[in-house]
Amino acid sequence: MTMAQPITARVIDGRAFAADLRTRVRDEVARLADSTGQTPGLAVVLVGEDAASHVYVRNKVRQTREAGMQSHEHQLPAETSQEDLLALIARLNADPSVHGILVQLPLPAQIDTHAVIQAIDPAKDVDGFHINNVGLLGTGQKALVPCTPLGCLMLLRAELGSLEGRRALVVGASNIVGKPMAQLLLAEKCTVAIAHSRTRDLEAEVRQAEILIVATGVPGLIPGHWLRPGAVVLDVGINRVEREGKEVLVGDVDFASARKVAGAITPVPGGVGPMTIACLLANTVTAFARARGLPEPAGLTQ
Ligand SMILES: NC(=O)C1=CN([C@@H]2O[C@H](COP(=O)(O)OP(=O)(O)OC[C@H]3O[C@@H](n4cnc5c(N)ncnc54)[C@H](OP(=O)(O)O)[C@@H]3O)[C@@H](O)[C@H]2O)C=CC1
Ligand SMILES: Nc1nc(=O)c2c([nH]1)NC[C@@H]1CN(c3ccc(C(=O)N[C@@H](CCC(=O)O)C(=O)O)cc3)C=[N+]21
Ligand SMILES: [Mg+2]
Repeated sequence: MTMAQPITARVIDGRAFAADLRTRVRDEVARLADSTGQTPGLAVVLVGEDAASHVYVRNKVRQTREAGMQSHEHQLPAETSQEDLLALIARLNADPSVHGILVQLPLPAQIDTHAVIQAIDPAKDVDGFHINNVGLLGTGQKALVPCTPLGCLMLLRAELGSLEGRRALVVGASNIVGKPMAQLLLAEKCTVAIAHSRTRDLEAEVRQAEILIVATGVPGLIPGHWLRPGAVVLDVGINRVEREGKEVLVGDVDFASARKVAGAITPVPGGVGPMTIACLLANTVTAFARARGLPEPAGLTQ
């Protein structure tokens, strides 16, 4: 008797990829320190008490130091005024030992997020959120590229080689993940669609995708039976949910069912998340090299 064998997806090891990228960043930092006598510096600004943000920021600080770079940490109280935050950004913009600035989002309600992002020197905008960088990416010019989409692109290239001509679907249209992800895939010559909360038939869109990137914040939104068999699935979602009385982290894709249909898939945790932080370090090195007019370190950006 013959039975249809379910495909079992390759599980993409984002932690291992990120560790490899951080090694290349560390080597680059050492080389730059030899040639310039200076090391890249990253300033991370955190406003308020959000517990998850504190965890990410701690990880960023530790990994920045492990890569041989300077970490400048600024923790401000939740009631910080916009004026005070803008004054700090002005100081960081003017500080020659700071090459990258990250303001952790979301910001408290009294602060105008767009105004804060636009106040960052675009050359130090290692998140790639400033409209100058958004515009450069959208017009095919050299930009600082948002870390999560950049990490996803690196994983896709490692998995697939050329992305040319492939049908890609990005689920989620945020400024920090979905939209820049779609721009990067377009630049790779994918055929790109973007789905969002008003997409009429998400299942039908998902079924077409050879490359599927999901960033919605809706736990388990995509079940395995929606997928095109063999698809490469990158799950950006980070959701804290309760399972059997314990708090666990899950993605936006139902991993257990999806791994039986996909060709390759990232887990949560251990998939896209670690690549985001590694790409932040890579962007800081890129910003440092550009600020000094040095040749671009290879393999650290788009
Ligand atoms: N791994 C990592 O490194 C990172 C992970 N994240 C995680 O990724 C997720 C998304 O983050 P972010 O992009 O900031 O989220 P946002 O909340 O800014 O955007 C969510 C997007 O998903 C869409 N969406 C919401 N519900 C649905 C639905 N039912 N069907 C289809 N689309 C839907 C929204 O549509 P609409 O536009 O219509 O509102 C919106 O475009 C979160 O879980 C976040 O924690 C974020 C950054 C980095
Ligand atoms: N200005 C700004 N830039 C950001 O890039 C930014 C931000 N604000 N605000 C919040 C989101 C979210 N984000 C994550 C980064 C790493 C992990 C990560 O490393 N996750 C681990 C798990 C971590 C855990 O256990 O909580 C993993 O997926 O394996 C997750 C999420 C960056 N963001
Ligand atoms: Mg980012």
